[in-house]
Amino acid sequence: MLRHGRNLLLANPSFQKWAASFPLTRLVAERQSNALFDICSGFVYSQILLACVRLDLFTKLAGGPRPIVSVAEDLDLSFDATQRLLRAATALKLVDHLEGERYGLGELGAALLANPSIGAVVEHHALLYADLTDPVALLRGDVKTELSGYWPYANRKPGDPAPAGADVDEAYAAYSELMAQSQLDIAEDILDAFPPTGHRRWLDVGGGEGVFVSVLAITAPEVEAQMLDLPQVAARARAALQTRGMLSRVTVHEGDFFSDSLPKGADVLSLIRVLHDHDDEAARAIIARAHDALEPGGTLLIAEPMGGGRGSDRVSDAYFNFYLLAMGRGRTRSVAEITCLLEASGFSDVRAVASRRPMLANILVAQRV
Ligand SMILES: C[S@@+](CC[C@H](N)C(=O)[O-])C[C@H]1O[C@@H](n2cnc3c(N)ncnc32)[C@H](O)[C@@H]1O
Repeated sequence: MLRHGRNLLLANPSFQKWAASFPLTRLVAERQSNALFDICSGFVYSQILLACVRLDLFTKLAGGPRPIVSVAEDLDLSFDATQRLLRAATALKLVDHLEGERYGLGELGAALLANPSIGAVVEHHALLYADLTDPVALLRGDVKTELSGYWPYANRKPGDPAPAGADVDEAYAAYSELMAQSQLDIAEDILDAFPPTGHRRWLDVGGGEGVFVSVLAITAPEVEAQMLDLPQVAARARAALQTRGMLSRVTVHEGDFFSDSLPKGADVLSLIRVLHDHDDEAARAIIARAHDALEPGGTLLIAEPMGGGRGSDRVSDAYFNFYLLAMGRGRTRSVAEITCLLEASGFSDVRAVASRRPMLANILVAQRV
């Protein structure tokens, strides 16, 4: 109530004018203006980053600081355009401006160079931003989005036949590669937070190209590592596991968690970045399959970005929620919402496990009753 009253006052233009001139409130008014400016300029910042990635600027600065002329020649841009880009990138800590008008890698540019998966995500965002051009039309469901084509399973209802064809195979390949690039960090975070030792068999459902099961098999060779995904993705997982020399150490099942039962016998079953792709009815169906597959006392582990409740988490409630809106299905849920879904489906003792990078994934575990 107090908060509501404060916000009404803040929305009043005469109050804003007074607050901006009164020394004690000026600082608060400035902080709010800066925060609002930051939100509205976010798109520009991300496009500057996209330009850097497309021009491969960070690789070009990796050998050491360079003068503008030399960078301009390499980027095939005019001197003025290069200077503009370098100054913008400096402001965003992507690049460092050094003495003698030379530019080198900034701390964020260096971090991006060390994590090529971030570059792939930056490039992928071109699709998302095209879909967000008219956010109100998107909210009304009036837009045929690019992202819904990118995720071929996004428009399928439970029980629909799997889409097929060369272009669908290409779509499976594109998203599976993108996911695989970021799955290594998540896999390590999960296995640090929930050590697999003492378990017998772990089934990763919606396991993508098998990065998680590979890390699991290396971390805990005594645990039988299994995964399941749609046939096209399972085939890609087998090929990727073969290349990594891991195929003999994991079992890859193919299946559809809406129309097929999940393999039984695992005492841990994980859903990593799977549930948020689905609306509540479908999420309940997936959890019910997990329940059928696990023995009483078995563990279900869910890892994905989760909201803080009451729309309070930037990454989950703002970013991922609009990403999923553009994808055409699913939503992020708070820990409390997922807990409700789990308890209603025969799981108990739901508890959060601290994750190193909750921005990538929060972790919940529950016991099958
Ligand atoms: C967002 S990706 C996450 C992949 C992986 N767990 C990760 O974190 O990188 C969702 C995964 O669920 C799989 N999937 C979607 N619908 C499925 C279905 N009906 N049956 C089985 N797997 C499905 C997708 O193919 C994809 O690999």
